[in-house]
Amino acid sequence: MTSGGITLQNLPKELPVDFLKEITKNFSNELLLGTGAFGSVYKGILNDGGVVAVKRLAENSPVPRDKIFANEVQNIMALEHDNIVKLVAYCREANNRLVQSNGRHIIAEITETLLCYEYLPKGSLDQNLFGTSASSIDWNERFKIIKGICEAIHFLHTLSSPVLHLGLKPQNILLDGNMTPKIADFGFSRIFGQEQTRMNTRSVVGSVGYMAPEYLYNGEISARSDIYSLGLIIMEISTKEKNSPSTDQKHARNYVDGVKKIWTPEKIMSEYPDIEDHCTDQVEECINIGLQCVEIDQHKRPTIQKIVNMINKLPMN
Ligand SMILES: Nc1ncnc2c1ncn2[C@@H]1O[C@H](COP(=O)(O)OP(=O)(O)OP(=O)(O)O)[C@@H](O)[C@H]1O
Repeated sequence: MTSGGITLQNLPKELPVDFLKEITKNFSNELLLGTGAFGSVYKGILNDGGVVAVKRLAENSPVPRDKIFANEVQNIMALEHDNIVKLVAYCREANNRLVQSNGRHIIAEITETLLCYEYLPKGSLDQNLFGTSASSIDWNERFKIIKGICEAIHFLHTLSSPVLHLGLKPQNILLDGNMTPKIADFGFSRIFGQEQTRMNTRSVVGSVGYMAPEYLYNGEISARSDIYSLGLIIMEISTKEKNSPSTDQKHARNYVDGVKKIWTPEKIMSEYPDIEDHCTDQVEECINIGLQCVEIDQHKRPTIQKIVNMINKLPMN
C-alpha cells in the first residue's frame, strides 16, 4: 500500500508499517512530536494534507507492547467521546531483518507496534498550562477544560463495563485547535465493575506524583484512583500552580497543603483580577472539588457523577 489515495476519511484501520514509514518520512526527527515512556510520537502527513499522530511503541516500554496494543485496540478504539482522543488505526508487523550482534550479522525478527491517533495541534495540557503560552489561557477556557476532562471520565466510569484510565496527568490530556481537552494514553487502563476494587497484578509504574496513595503503596485499583489524579489536575488548572509528576508523594501532599492554605477568596481575586463574580465562585468550587478528590481516605472522595453534578450546578456565563 502506498499513501496514494489514502485520506483521513478512508484510512484503513489496519496499516502496513511501510505506509507509516512513508507518511512519517521514515520516522524522521523533523516530524517528531515528542517522546514519552511508551515510545515516540510522529506527525504522519497524508497525501491530501490530512495529519495523524503516529506512536511507535518502544521495546523497553514500562508496560509490554502487546499489552498496550491490546488495551488500546480492543478496549479504546470503540470509544466515541468528544473528550477522548480517537485511535484511528494501528499496525503490528513482524519482519526479519539483518542485524549486528557481537560483531556477527544475524537474522532477527523485529516486531513493530504502532498506534495512529487523531492529531491534536495544540499538544498537551501540560505544555499549554506551564509552557511559554501558559498565561494566555483565561478562566473561561480553564473552566471549559475542567468540564471536558470531567465529562470524559464520567463517560469512562459509567460505561456498562467501566474503563479506569490509571495514568491521568496533564501530559496525557491533549488539546485540539479550539482548546477542547481530549484524554489520551490508555496504556495503563483497565476495564472492570464500577464498585469493584482490585489488587494490581503488575508492578505499579507511572507518574508517582499523580497516583492515589492506595494504588501506589498497596496496588489497590478502583475508580477512586482516577478521581485522585483528576483532583490534582483540577487544582493545577485552577491555581496555575504545577504539581510535580515524577517526585515522591510527599511533594504531592505539600502541593495539596499549599493549595488548601493559600487559595482563599482574596487570593482568587488577586490571581484572577478581571473575572466576574460568578466566575470567582467557579474557581472557588473547582479548587474545593480538587481538594475533595485528593482525600487520603479514598472513600471520602466524590464519585465522578457527584463531581459532574457539582460543576453543572455552577452559574454559567
Ligand atoms: N494525538 C496527538 N496529537 C498531537 N501530539 C501528540 C499526540 N499524542 C502525543 N503527542 C505529543 O507527543 C508527546 C509524547 O507523547 P507520549 O504519549 O508518547 O508521551 P507523554 O504522554 O508525554 O509521556 P508518557 O507516555 O511517558 O506518560 C506529547 O507530549 C505530545 O506533545
